[in-house]
Amino acid sequence: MLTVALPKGELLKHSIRLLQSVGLDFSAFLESGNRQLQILDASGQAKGLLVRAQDVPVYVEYGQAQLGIVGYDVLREKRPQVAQLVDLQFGYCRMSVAVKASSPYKLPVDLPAHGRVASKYVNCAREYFQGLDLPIEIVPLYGSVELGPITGMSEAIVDLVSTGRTLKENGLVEIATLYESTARLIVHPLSYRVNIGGIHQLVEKIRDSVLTAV
Ligand SMILES: Nc1ncnc2c1ncn2[C@@H]1O[C@H](COP(=O)(O)OP(=O)(O)OP(=O)(O)O)[C@@H](O)[C@H]1O
Ligand SMILES: O=P(O)(O)OC[C@H]1O[C@H](OP(=O)(O)OP(=O)(O)O)[C@H](O)[C@@H]1O
Repeated sequence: MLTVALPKGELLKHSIRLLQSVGLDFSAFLESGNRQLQILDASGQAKGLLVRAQDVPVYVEYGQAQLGIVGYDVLREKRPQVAQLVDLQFGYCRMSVAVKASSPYKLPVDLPAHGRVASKYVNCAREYFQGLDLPIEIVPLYGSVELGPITGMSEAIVDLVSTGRTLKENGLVEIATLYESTARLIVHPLSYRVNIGGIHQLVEKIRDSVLTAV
């Protein structure tokens, strides 16, 4: 039986809708009051694991799930040993550098050498500033990173922007985009190579469903 790792949070509803379109029903994960982290799909064909978005590639890399749905941002940050097979076209956001609207920094290269940048995405941030040859201290945070510049702890942040509302409501502006992100279908490479549990057919169904939805 195939196991699918599903991300809690922002991508969950859309992921469940996509899997429903190919005959796998994990909608029980959306029922309020349901605390189960592992369920069988309604037809008994597959198992679903409900995990934190950043942990989806871990389950797939270790082969406990043969398939997973995760943001491209997480794949860029963690660089797991998984195969990225389909761009699912939902969960659009971009990884951006942002500063206080009132700050003098109009571009990342304007930031002071040895200045600080707060981020949940420390590897993406480090790689980006190294590429600019700018010695920046990355301050790792787990959330609400917008508070970095607001409190004066950092000059800038590297974070996801979707609608831009969070930045606006906190007096911040984007000054650069590192990359754009959407949800991706990832698979455990060995399981895919040996077509375990008919994984090829399921991936093709998902690919078709995405193409039809666009
Ligand atoms: N505001 C957003 N709009 C659209 N997609 C987003 C947004 N924020 C994040 N995403 C996408 O959804 C994924 C999961 O984000 P979510 O906010 O649910 O979890 P998280 O904050 O990264 O994880 P956790 O809550 O476990 O710390 C992200 O990796 C990204 O691909
Ligand atoms: O551009 P917007 O549509 O406003 O979305 C962007 C916000 O969404 C994410 O936060 P999340 O909700 O994951 O909370 P977090 O602070 O815990 O990361 C991201 O970190 C931004 O704060």
